[in-house]
Amino acid sequence: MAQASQLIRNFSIIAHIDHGKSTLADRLIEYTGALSKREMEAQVLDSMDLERERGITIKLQAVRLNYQAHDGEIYELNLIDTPGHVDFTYEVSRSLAACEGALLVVDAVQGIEAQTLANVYLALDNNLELISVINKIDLPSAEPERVKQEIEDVIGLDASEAILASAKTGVGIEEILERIVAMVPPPKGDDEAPLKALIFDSKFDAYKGAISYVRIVEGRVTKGTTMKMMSSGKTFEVTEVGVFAPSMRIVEELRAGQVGFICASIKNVKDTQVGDTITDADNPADKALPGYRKATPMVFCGLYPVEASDYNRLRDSLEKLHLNDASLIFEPETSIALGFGFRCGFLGLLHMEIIQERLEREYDLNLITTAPSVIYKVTTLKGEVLNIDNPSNLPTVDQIVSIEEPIVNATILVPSEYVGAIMELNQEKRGTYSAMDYVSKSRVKLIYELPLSEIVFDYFDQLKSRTKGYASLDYELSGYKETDLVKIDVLLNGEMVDALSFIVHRAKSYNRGRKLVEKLRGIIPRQMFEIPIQSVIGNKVIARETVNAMRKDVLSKCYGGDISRKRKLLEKQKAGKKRMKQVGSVEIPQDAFMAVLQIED
Ligand SMILES: Nc1nc2c(ncn2[C@@H]2O[C@H](COP(=O)(O)OP(=O)(O)OP(=O)(O)O)[C@@H](O)[C@H]2O)c(=O)[nH]1
Repeated sequence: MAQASQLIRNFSIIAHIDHGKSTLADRLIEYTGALSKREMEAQVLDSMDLERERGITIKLQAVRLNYQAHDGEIYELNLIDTPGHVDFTYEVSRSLAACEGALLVVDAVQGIEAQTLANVYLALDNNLELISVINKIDLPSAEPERVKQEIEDVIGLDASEAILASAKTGVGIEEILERIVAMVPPPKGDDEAPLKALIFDSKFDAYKGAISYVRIVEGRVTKGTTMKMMSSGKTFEVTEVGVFAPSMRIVEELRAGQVGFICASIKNVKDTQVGDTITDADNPADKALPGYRKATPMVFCGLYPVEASDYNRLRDSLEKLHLNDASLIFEPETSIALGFGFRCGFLGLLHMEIIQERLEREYDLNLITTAPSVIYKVTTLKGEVLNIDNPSNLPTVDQIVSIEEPIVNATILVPSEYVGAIMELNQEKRGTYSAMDYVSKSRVKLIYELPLSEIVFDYFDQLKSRTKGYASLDYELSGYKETDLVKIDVLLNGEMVDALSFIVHRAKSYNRGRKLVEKLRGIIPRQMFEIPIQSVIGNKVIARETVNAMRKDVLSKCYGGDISRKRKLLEKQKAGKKRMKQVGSVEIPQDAFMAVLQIED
């Protein structure tokens, strides 16, 4: 048996958002000379513009570092980046599965957060060797001893050997590299066994097609190999294999233990799904690697062009984004109020915001977005089970036997003085208490079951504002549960606006219906006539408000007839109107479609 090289180490970095993962990765790249300082663009691993701007990692990537250790050997260290957000937990689990070890990076001021904890569990599930790194020790408020204690108490890792580092000043970088070489086990796979390559990411390239980012677990792959996707059975001929050094470099062969990429003129990233196993069609492995599942969107919303003539452009843009992101799904949808658009499915709220922003920014589209919804499972009198991702498609009450909603298992980490506030919030959000643990003297871990729809609603904002930003949250889908839900519709000037309909628990329906019309009254601009706003359940009106008639005369501010000023004001008014949609006789601004998210219980 030809063992994978003893000089390879595959590792990843686990860290909460802002604890310094990208900065640390930069330092490691710089230290090992994979890039000279001059070549190095700030934060190589976060390559997308939007990522850099938001300061978060969305798409994972990999980089190979060559490091000459103190023992004199030159090691091949493959750093596999992971996205740092709860929406992408499955992707994180697959990139961790491609490694033998991980750096657990914890901010010396902030301590452990919920997301870190969730990813540590994923790493432990994958039997990874964990190396604790306490980062930002250069900060005057750093408390490394407290954080060490937290690592021991919360995670149960021996933190006495934790490396004290500063990704900013470079302290501890060499120690980290040495520790990786010493502690992370070399890969185990057999070079001569049938090929098994784990896809941990994929990317679309206009020239090369869909590129699979892989960890070779067993066997070898070269140009000319007929590769087979084990989930679908589809085969492709390999045109190139290579490594990330950190830019893509073609090599002869990738073999067991290595990390790199495979190109095979694949037209669609759908055929290179994260978690799938690539094998050799001529000498196939008998079993795929464990853990594959299809990415399932959890949050849906409608996207409509403000100008109907932009419809085709919106479709083309969604198709382009989909090329690189198989987890974004969309299908045409019509709304009586908004016309032709698309129902889009996302992994979570952040994923949704990113796509919206890219459509508007990179594709220059002006969009109306409807409030996000989850998927409800509705059993009808006819015995059908419908998956409803758009509230306006909910059958009428007399057709419904039951409605089930998605439930998540949520972990919240918070300083102990906020426990009361969190319990109160979770109560309001229909949460069911499961467990509570002290993770250190002053911090508590709470576990709750919560309806996903409540999280989509305004949970994050509430959590942050009620704990002054100190709480962190992680959740995963745990199942579906039958609930007493109703649909609220909104009538404007007597006409139903389907895009404003939403589904809510019956006990909250009156309150939310009333608050929504109050909110809409403030958002819908006054017009020449009076506009009644009503919220209804079935035929029953539960609340009503009126937008009084009045024409807002913007020119009244123009004293003295200064024409340039007048033009400016008119232009300003025109620009302000852009994000409005004429629905029947009423103009509705974008804000109105999100108003339901802004009401408090
Ligand atoms: N003082 C100090 N600041 C640091 C250190 N490491 C990172 N930072 C700063 O902390 C902030 C967050 O660092 P990032 O590296 O972007 O954090 P990240 O964990 O990669 O964040 P995501 O990409 O969202 O996962 C940046 O402003 C860094 O400059 C450190 O050792 N000391």
